[in-house]
Amino acid sequence: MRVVISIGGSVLAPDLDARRVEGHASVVETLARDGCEIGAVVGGGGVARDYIGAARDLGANEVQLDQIGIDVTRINARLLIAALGSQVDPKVAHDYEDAGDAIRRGDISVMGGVMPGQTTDAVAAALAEYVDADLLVYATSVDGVFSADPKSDPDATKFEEMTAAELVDVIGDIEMNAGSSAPVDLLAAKLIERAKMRTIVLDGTDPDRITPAVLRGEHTGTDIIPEGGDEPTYWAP
Ligand SMILES: Nc1ncnc2c1ncn2[C@@H]1O[C@H](COP(=O)(O)OP(=O)(O)O)[C@@H](O)[C@H]1O
Ligand SMILES: O=c1ccn([C@@H]2O[C@H](COP(=O)(O)OP(=O)(O)O)[C@@H](O)[C@H]2O)c(=O)[nH]1
Repeated sequence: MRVVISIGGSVLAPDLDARRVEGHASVVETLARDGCEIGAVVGGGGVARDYIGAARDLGANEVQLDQIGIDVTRINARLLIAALGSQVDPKVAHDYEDAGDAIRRGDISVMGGVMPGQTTDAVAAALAEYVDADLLVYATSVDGVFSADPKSDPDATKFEEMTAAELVDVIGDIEMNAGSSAPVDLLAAKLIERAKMRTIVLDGTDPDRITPAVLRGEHTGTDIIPEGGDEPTYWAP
């Protein structure tokens, strides 16, 4: 089974904590040992937002801020690589071909951002499509996609299941400034829709929630069901 796991900066690196990074690396290694081929894409987290905030105060434009964000995601990718064992490609992949080559060789590949105007959510969706992944998992700071931002709307309700077209509708109004927050960004949602990619959005604060979701489809987040896609298949016996 080929899986792309997007580890949001909010769960991997809200601040710098080696133990937290180790926890995520351990989950990725366990899945790889179980026979999964893995591409991991990591976000920028609190450090990226701090840098973006400071540079915005200094007058940087949004593309320059995105470039700062990308640099930080790649530093976080290096952290995850440092925590992974010998099965990882030691280079941060800067494009989908390099990541795809590493995955086909049997290595775990780790990416950060690639270009301004998007977030690592879109990188993960494009990588999943490029390597023809069976599953795309977003480990983020909220347990799924809600009808509105659950942090600001107490009446927001969670979708246990939704189509990619519904996902596009729900997140379409969220701002796309450098450093903005969304469970999945709009470009990612459109890529998921066109690739008919089976996708799970879940709370990855505790990385151990990722393993049962990947192996058995067990989670409490949101399943994004491809219209016209394949029936889910699970790896675990
Ligand atoms: N419709 C929504 N459903 C779920 N979360 C939402 C929604 N709209 C906004 N959010 C916000 O998106 C945030 C997740 O984005 P973020 O913290 O940037 O995660 P990541 O680091 O994984 O990219 C949540 O904290 C939540 O407040
Ligand atoms: O391909 C990319 C990936 C990231 N970013 C920038 O880097 C920031 C941090 O990345 P991301 O939002 O994925 O991190 P997270 O929300 O997971 O902390 C984003 O807000 C963008 O400004 C970008 O411009 N292009």
